[in-house]
Amino acid sequence: MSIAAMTLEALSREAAQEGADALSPTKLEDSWRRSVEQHRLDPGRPARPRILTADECRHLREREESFLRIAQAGVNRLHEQVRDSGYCVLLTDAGGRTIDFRGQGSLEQEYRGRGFRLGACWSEEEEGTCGVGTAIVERTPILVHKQEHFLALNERITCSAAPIFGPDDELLGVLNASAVSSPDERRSQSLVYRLVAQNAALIENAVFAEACRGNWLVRLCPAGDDWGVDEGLYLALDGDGRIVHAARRLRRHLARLSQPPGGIGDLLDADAESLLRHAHEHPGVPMQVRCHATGGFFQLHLRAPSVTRARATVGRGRPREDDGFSALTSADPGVAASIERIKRLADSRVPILLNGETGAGKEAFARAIHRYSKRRDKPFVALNCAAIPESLIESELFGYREGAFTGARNKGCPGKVQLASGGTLFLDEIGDMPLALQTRLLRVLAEGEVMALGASEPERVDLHVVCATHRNLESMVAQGLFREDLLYRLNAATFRLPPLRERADIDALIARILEEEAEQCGRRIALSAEVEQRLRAYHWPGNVRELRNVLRFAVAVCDGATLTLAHLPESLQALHPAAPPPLPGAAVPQRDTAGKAEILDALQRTGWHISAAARQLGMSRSTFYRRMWRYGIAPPAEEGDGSAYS
Ligand SMILES: Nc1ncnc2c1ncn2[C@@H]1O[C@H](COP(=O)(O)OP(=O)(O)OP(=O)(O)O)[C@@H](O)[C@H]1O
Repeated sequence: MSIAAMTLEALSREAAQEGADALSPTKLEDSWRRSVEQHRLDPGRPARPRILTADECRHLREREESFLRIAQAGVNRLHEQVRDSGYCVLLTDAGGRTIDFRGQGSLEQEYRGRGFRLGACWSEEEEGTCGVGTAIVERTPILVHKQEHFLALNERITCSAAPIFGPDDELLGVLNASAVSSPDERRSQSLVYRLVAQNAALIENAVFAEACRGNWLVRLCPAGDDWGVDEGLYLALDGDGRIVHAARRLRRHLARLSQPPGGIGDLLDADAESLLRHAHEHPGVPMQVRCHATGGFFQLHLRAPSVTRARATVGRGRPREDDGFSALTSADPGVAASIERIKRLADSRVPILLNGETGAGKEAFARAIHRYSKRRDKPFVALNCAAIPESLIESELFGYREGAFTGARNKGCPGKVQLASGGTLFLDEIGDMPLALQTRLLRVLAEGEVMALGASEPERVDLHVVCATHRNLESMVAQGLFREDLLYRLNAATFRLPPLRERADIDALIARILEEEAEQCGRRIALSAEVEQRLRAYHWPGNVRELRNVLRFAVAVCDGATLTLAHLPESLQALHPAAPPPLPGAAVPQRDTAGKAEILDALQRTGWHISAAARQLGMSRSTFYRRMWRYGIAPPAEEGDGSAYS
C-alpha cells in the first residue's frame, strides 16, 4: 500500500464503504443470531429498556464527565440538525447506557414511553438488535430500521447509531438519533444516518485534540473546508516535529504504509519550522501543503501545545478534573497508553502489577487507580513487603484473633487485607513476600477469602489488588523464589513504568514538577538553558522521586526568577566539566541552547520580531524557530485558549 492510501479520497471511499456496511443485511443477521443464541432474548418480551436509578445515573454521568463535556458540541449540533424532523438524540457510554439525551417538548412522552431517556440501557445483551447495542458490537456506524429490531416492542422505531473511539481505539460511547415514527422505506434514513456518523467523527476528533493538548496538533483538510465543521485528519507532533500520534481514521492508513512516516516532513512538503514560520507570518490563514506521494493539496491548520493547561487525558472520557490520573497525564506514548489501559481495568477485579525502578511512580499510579475507580470512597491500604520483618508480614497482612500468639492484643487485630475490603490493597515490593505467605495471598485472590491467624472461619473480602515490584518476577520464579501460580494470577495486567531517563515527556515532567514546587512557595521560577540541558542529560537513578527532590532543593536555594547551575545539588553540577572560555579572537559559536525563558524574553523585548529576537540571542532564524517549536511557543495572538490556529 502506498502513501496514496491516506488521501482524503481514500478516506471518503472508506466512509462510503462504512455507509454501505450500515445497510448490510449480514450484520443484522449476525446480530439477530446473537440475540437468540447468545443473549437468549424473547422477541415478544413486553418490558421496555431497563432504566438506571437516579443514583446510578448520577454516578455514571460523574464518571463520564469529561467525555460528556467534550461530546456536548457534537450532541447539540446533531440535535439541531434532526429535532425538527421528530428525532431525539442519545449519547451512551461504552456499555450502551444513556448518559445524555436531547428530546423535543411535544414528543417527550412518546420518547419516554419508547425508552428514549437518560439512564436507558440499550445494549445488545438486553435489547437484542438495536442501533446502539449493535453499533457497540460491530464497532461501526449502523442503521437499524423498524422491524430490523429484534424485540417486537421496538419495531416502530428507527435508530441510526455510530460508535465513538478514543485516541487508543478504545470505545468511549455511541451517538444515536432515533424517531418513534418514520417512513417504512429504509432509504429515508440515509441523511440522518450520515449526520450521526459525521457528528460522531466530530466528537472523536475533539477527544483526540483534547488528549493531545500537550502536543502540536495538525489538522489536514481538503481545500475550501473551514473550522466550522471539525472534520479532517489529525496528527500530534512532538517538540522535534515527529509524529507521535495520529487520529484513528488516519492511523488506519498510516499503519498500512510500508514505511511509516517519522516526521511531518516525511509526509508533506513542510517541516515543523516552516509550519511555525507560516503561522507567525500569516496569522489565521491555513497553510497550503502538498502530500509527497500523491501530490494532493491540503489546508493545514496548526495548534500550539498547552502543557500547563493540559487537562485530564480523555481516553475513556472519564470524569472530573481530578480523575486520579490528571496529575500523571503524560505525553510519553508508552505511559499514556498504559494509563488508558489501566483505566479500563480500574473497576475490574483483575489484579494489576506495576513494574518499574525505584521512584518511577508505582505507588503514585496505584493511588491514581484507586481514585479513578468506583472504590475511591473506600480505603486504600498499602503494605511494603520489603519494609517489615518477615515474621510480622503474616499478621500485618491477614490479621489475628484474640490469643493467636503470645503478645497478641486482647481483642485481636484486623490485617491489611480486611482493612482494605471494599477498596484497594496495594502490595509494594511483592517480590519480597515470603514464599509461605504467597500461598495464602493466592487464596485471597482466588477465593476472595481470608483466614486471620488463630481464626477458625475464613472471612469474605472484596478487594482490588494492585502490586508493584522493581524485580523480574519471571526470573525469581525460575530460581524458585516466587510462586509461578501467583505470578500468573498477578501478571495478566502488567504495566511497566519506564525510568525517567527513557521518558519522551521528560521536559514536560520537569516543567510540571518545577511549577508545583515553585507554587508551594508562592513563586514562579524558570529554568536557564544550561539547567534544562543538565536535567535532560542526567541519568536519574532515583527517577521522578529524585527529580522532585532536586527541584525542591533548587527552588529553596534560588532567590531569583531563574534557576541556574549554581542552584542544583553538587551531584548534578559536577555532571559535565564547565567548557573552557573561548580564546580571544576565536569565532563565537552559534548558540543552540537558549531556554524557553530566554526565547520568550527575547520575543517580548523585540515585540515578537523573529529576526531581531534571534539576533539578540546569537541564533539563526531557523534555529530560533526550531527552539520555539521545541518549547511549544506560539505567537501570542494565536495562543488563545489553546484552540486551533492556522
Ligand atoms: N508522573 C509523576 N508526576 C509527578 N510526580 C510523580 C510522578 N510519578 C511519581 N511522582 C512522584 O515521585 C515520587 C516517587 O513516586 P512513587 O513513590 O510512586 O515511586 P515508586 O515507584 O513507588 O518508588 P519505590 O519503588 O521506591 O517505592 C513521589 O513523590 C511521587 O509523587
